[in-house]
Amino acid sequence: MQLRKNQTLERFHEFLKLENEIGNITRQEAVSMVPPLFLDVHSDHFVLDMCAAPGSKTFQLLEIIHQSSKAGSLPDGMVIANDLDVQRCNLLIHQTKRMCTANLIVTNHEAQHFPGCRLNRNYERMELDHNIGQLLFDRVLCDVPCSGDGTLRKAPDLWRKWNTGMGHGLHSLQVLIAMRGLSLLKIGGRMVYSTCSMNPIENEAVVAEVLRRCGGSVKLVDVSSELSQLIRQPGLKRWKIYDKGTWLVSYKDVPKYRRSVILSSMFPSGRGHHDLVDSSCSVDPEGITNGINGNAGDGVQAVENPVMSESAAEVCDFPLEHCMRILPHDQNTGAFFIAVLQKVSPLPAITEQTKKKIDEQYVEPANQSLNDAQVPQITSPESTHEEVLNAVSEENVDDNEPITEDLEVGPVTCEEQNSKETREPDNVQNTTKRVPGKRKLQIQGKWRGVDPVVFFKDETIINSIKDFYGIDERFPFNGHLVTRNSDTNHVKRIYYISKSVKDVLELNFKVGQQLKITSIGMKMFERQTAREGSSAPCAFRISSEGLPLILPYITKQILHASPSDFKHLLQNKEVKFEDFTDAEFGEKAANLLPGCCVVIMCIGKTVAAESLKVDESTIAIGCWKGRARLSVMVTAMDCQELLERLLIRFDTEKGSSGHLDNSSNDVEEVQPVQELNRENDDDV
Ligand SMILES: C[S@@+](CC[C@H](N)C(=O)[O-])C[C@H]1O[C@@H](n2cnc3c(N)ncnc32)[C@H](O)[C@@H]1O
Repeated sequence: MQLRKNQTLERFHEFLKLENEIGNITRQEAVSMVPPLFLDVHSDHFVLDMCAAPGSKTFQLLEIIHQSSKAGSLPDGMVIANDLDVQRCNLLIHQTKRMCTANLIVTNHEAQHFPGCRLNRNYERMELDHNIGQLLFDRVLCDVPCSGDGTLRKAPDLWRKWNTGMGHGLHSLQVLIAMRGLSLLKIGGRMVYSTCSMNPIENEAVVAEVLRRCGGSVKLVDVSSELSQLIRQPGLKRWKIYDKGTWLVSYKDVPKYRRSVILSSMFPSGRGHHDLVDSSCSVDPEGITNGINGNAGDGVQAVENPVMSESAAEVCDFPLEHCMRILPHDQNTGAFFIAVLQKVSPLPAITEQTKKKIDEQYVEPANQSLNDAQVPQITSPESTHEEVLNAVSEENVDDNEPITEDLEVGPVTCEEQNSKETREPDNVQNTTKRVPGKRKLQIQGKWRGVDPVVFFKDETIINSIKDFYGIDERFPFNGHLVTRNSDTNHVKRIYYISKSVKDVLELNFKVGQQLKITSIGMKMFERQTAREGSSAPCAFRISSEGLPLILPYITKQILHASPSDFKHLLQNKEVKFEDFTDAEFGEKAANLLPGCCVVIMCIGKTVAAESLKVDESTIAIGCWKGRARLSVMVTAMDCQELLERLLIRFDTEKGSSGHLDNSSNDVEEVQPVQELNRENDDDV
């Protein structure tokens, strides 16, 4: 409360909010940024973020992929950000939109059934010279749903809500998601498993079970030398399970009636009742095993685990000390668990016995309220073998599911979709279903209620855009444009995708559209719908998102403004040609074709226009050239932020800088033509 009353802090808060909305600053709990750092992502990597929403880690991954890209070029890598929850996917799309990336696909699947997108072998032999035959990833981030006790400091509600059942209910799902991630990982690839919980059942037990199932094909990486300044504790090697008022040391202690909930894989040895009867399961009565009471051997000080202070307990044979526990008091953060896994060889074939065991072990997660965790209702079990995993994922889809005629269909726009994960019969491809008396239902391949993704190939429109903006031939258009509307005559928005995303999309078409795509690439062109737009030679304007990428290739409809005229434009949003300080600039603006144009701000006071080179530091905005004036086509918020930055940078007109026009908080991209169409506008 006190903080809010402090005016300086209040202003700082406003600044943070604005910069966050614009995309210059991302606010994130520091510890939550750690897992992507251990992924060792390179700009050419294909990365899968399995449980990605609301997208803070996806944003980080994209930043890493893009960090060394030059203006006008895209990295070779890409990110697929997946989440089960469609609303949270939308949040992720909003967050990542600020990245202006063509290298992102957002999907909406149960991570444990993420599609394999694998071409059949014959196809593979024919086509594989230049194309990818299966969707495999160099890096997988497995930031699974968890009980969230690591966030207790910032979510005090959890003190009341958290109970041991939450972790018990999530363990199997976490194992399944991790296994699916490993099956989609390339050999040699790295996967990071993380939770914001300190519960060993959701952490070390999951890692141990995954290592057990993978039988040597996956190793737990010792990353103690990476990010050496990060204080972390080693993973636990032994723990007990608390259930119904009792501490359970071993699976044999679990009463029969609880065995569908408390699984053998939750215990350090991972051994079931039968295995334990005559086994020599390692027990560490003194608690002297590496990493429990002393130094873990890698310079990291181990702390005593409170639930382990009593006598005998099972000890896990895997090197779980390589897992990392980040504790709140170590460096004043939230708590996080991180394990880094590397796939060293193909996952082992599953035996019938193992599959049966896994089937028996799978329990539906309890219906509890979890932090960040949307517990899904999964009915089909998963197994360890990659092909079985693929088969399960693909089988999980009921291709014969009838279309429900009375399905309530909302207005399906290019960015909206129905949250129901349902599929159409296989023969339905990119069509628009007419439901009698209802609005049209978009269909993405097999996925009903999801906008289709269609390659945009309308040569007339593409050529009109190329001609109008004089887009250099070197800019790759072919196969890089997509729309979200199966009716290509009424396309409103055209999205741009990178080569890597294009490859994945082509593969997805070949495998029968297994991916349920919520968002793809970035908006590059948008149809100008207002009256004046229809009379412009080109119906499509360049979107703010797409401008930085295409800017180096634009040769027409481009103006270079002095800093003072640029500022004038931002401040007034629309300026008559004769009102620019630089008369030559006004004249050039007047001579442009009507429609969208780009205004680049020149550095320095003089306009050495044509010789200017576009690079990462170039500041440019989209404008609309009307009959008598230029109008800015940037959101009010972006205008304000850009103006503030410029005022600081050039320190022009001292004294006036503090008073920017904040009257409009409109966050949508401005449709200047609509403004121009207002009644008292002499321009129209
Ligand atoms: C811990 S949060 C992820 C946070 C995210 N990685 C970030 O950094 O912003 C877990 C996410 O998993 C999603 N989720 C829950 N069950 C899932 C499942 N079976 N498959 C995919 N996502 C799931 C939830 O909707 C939630 O967004």
